Amino acid sequence: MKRSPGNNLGLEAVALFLIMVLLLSGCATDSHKPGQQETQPQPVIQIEEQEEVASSSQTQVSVSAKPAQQADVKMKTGKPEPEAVVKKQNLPKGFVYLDEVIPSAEYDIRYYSDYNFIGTRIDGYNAPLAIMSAEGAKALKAVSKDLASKGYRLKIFDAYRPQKAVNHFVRWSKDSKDIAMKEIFYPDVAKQDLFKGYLAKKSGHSRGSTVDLTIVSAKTGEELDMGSGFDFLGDISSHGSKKITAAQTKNRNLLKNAMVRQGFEPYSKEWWHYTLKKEPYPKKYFDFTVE
Ligand SMILES: C[C@@H](N)C(=O)N[C@H](C)C(=O)O
Ligand SMILES: [Zn+2]
Repeated sequence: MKRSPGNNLGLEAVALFLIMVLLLSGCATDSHKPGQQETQPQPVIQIEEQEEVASSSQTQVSVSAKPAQQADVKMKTGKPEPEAVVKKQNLPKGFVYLDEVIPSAEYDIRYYSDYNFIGTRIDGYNAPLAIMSAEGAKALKAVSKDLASKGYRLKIFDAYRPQKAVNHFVRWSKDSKDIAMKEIFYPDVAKQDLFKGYLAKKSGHSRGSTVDLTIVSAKTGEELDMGSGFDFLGDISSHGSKKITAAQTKNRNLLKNAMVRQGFEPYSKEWWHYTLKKEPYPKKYFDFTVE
């Protein structure tokens, strides 16, 4: 087949184009030789690094934070950003939010979470907040100051507890099949016996001047070893238990003495539970929601 001049010109142009492509691609591979460092970071790599940091921190940080902020928070503090809590501010007269009176304390409101002896959020806890009578809060602030001078801070698990929460406990106790948290919180006590001392159908907490708490080191933030955890419903949690070490007894006594000095009364079966002796509402069981 004869080729026209026009065809020849076309072939030459294609050959020239191919040569140029080959030359250019040769230059590109040269700049990625092993061991050779790039002087300019590649934008693609930067994005991948950012995504990596953000996603690895996601499990540790509250869901309300955006990924980029999460990474930032983790790098600056090493701790996840606490969940933002909006207060309804409609407390009955005579009650206060504890975090406003004792901002130095830690708040781990277990009945708002599902890490408690039932395993779900408890009725009446719409926010992870601790509420108390003004008198109870004032006395607790004095406890906090006393312990601060010794290098400790308070950690609050529960304070005012609405009657509807107590009713939830009662309802749950009647379902013998629901023992999801037995191994962790009451391995040695039959569920139907929990109301024989470990739980109350009418609780001091609903009167507003009872608090469940422990002590943490101000330096490390670690809880003091009390020999059993909060809400471990069993023998070992009693004051004077022989099942714990001398150091654990000393820690329980540190809390007990500080609380008693400010007018609180301990509860024999639970080292973490204290009621203000001169409580302002000794006969009233409140039912307003924690929010
Ligand atoms: C459940 C525990 N935290 C508690 O507070 N127990 C006492 C007896 C109560 O229910 O008042
Ligand atoms: Zn209690």
